[in-house]
Amino acid sequence: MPSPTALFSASEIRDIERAAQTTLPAGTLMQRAGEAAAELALELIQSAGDTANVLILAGPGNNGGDALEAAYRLAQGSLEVTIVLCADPARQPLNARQALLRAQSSAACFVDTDLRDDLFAEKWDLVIDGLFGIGLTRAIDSTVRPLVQAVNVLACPVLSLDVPSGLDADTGNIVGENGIAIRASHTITFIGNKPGLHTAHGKDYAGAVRVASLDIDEACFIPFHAELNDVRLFSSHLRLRMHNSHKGSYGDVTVIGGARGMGGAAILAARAAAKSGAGRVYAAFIDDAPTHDSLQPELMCRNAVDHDFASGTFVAGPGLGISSTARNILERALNAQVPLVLDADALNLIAADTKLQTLAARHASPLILTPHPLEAARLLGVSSATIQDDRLAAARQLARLFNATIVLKGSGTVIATPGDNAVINTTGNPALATAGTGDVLAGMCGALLAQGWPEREAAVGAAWLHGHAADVLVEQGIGPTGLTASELIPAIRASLNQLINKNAQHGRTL
Ligand SMILES: NC(=O)C1=CN([C@@H]2O[C@H](COP(=O)(O)OP(=O)(O)OC[C@H]3O[C@@H](n4cnc5c(N)ncnc54)[C@H](O)[C@@H]3O)[C@@H](O)[C@H]2O)[C@@H](O)CC1
Ligand SMILES: Nc1ncnc2c1ncn2[C@@H]1O[C@H](COP(=O)(O)OP(=O)(O)O)[C@@H](O)[C@H]1O
Ligand SMILES: [K+]
Repeated sequence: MPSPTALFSASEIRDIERAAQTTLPAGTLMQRAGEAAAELALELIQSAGDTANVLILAGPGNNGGDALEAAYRLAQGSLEVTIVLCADPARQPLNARQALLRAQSSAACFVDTDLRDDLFAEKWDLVIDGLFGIGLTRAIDSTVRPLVQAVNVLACPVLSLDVPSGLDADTGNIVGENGIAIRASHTITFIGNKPGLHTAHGKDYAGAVRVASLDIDEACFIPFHAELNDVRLFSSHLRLRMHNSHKGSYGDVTVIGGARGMGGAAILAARAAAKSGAGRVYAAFIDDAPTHDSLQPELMCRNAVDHDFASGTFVAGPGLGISSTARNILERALNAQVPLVLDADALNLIAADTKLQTLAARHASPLILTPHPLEAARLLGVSSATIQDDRLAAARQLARLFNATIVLKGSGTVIATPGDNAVINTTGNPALATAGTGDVLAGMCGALLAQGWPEREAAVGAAWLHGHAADVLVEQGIGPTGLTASELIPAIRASLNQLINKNAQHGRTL
């Protein structure tokens, strides 16, 4: 069993499968997949009682085989199991054909796909989606499309096998132009977890994901190149403060931004840095600096041109604007060999200026870039749709290009560092889809760097805490609608302290 947070591409899953199959009787993995799926199905229909009505959709390939194996098992008891077979048995892969024979020998009832209207007039307690798995190569076509559309408006739970049919397991996008996919409430994914279930459209289509490793021998698992975010990835930096410490022990953060009309962005980033534990925080404004922040008077507000760039950690970009003053200040920050977080307009300025690109790529101190998809698109000279087509690939490409840690934001934020596994964040929700939350994230990255966290851990830890704080607030009814970036900041502080305390060993820092 690999790490529970490991993510595998479809081609890696096929390699593992091939290795496992050499030592197992034919059909074993499919039977195990069917068994695991049936087990979860029974959990999902528990409240419906022994006579629940289960509709099972089985496609033409091995995913359909998994569904037929699950059907065979579920039909052993008193459940009403109905199967829609969207396959020509003569063309099924051998194991799936065997599974079909078993399902045909059971009490399950097969219905014709043409009976669609009658079919969906019934009250189902659960739909199992075994139409397509990782073998889908083109958009779901017109024969199966109406079935998918009908399932997507049902109120009952929908359990997808391996991946929601129509979703790309690698990228979390819908397969093919004008494609369609099943919107599952639950997905049981086989052998290993898959990136596409957790980023782009993944979370909306896969629902709650469970991994069934099918008891595959550990030796068959190849090293993984991507993983889900987890506190373990940064827990060694969640340290209690030494009693004998002072503000200088926790670093200085300077936020560079806040051009006229966008002062709030710099303030949000600076407040987030202060509440994420930075010892001292400066807000360096491109245009006129306010004398102070009356809600957070401990921030030191000043004009960026007067600031000393020689030491400390810098967060450049929130509300920076793209004026020539902004550009020149950014160049100073890039030239200073200081830990640096680049966000928002700092990224836009760099995208438009080859000299700044070279400086960023040569920056010898820790460097974190926090683009949203459009900023990432500008940096790579492509469209934001191209970035979203493969978020992992885009983040990795940027990491290589800038030799930096990239935080590609959005649903399932991707963090990529050169030479290390890409990480997909697991926390957060659409409450964060509101102005200013990105400024908060940039400020947090700066604060963690200033406290000595390495760049990858700072990025991964900031993304996790940022999302977790939003999850806690939504649980309390503060969002998702109407959560503001300002409200996120104290919740981040609470999450950080909670994690540090949880991680402490008997009140000691180890
Ligand atoms: N091979 C194995 O040993 C195992 C495979 N497993 C399952 O097998 C799945 C992969 O199986 P397959 O490689 O057979 O692939 P799928 O079952 O995902 O789909 C492939 C089938 O769909 C057809 N197809 C592809 N795109 C189509 C489209 N747009 N419209 C109509 N038909 C289309 C292909 O011609 C092929 O018949 C996994 O996702 C998993 O569920 C599991 O049973 C574990 C073991
Ligand atoms: N649907 C979502 N699910 C999870 N996180 C989200 C979602 N939408 C936005 N976010 C997060 O909110 C933040 C928004 O940042 P950004 O787009 O830069 O906004 P701004 O520049 O207004 O601060 C990012 O951390 C992003 O990952
Ligand atoms: K499926």
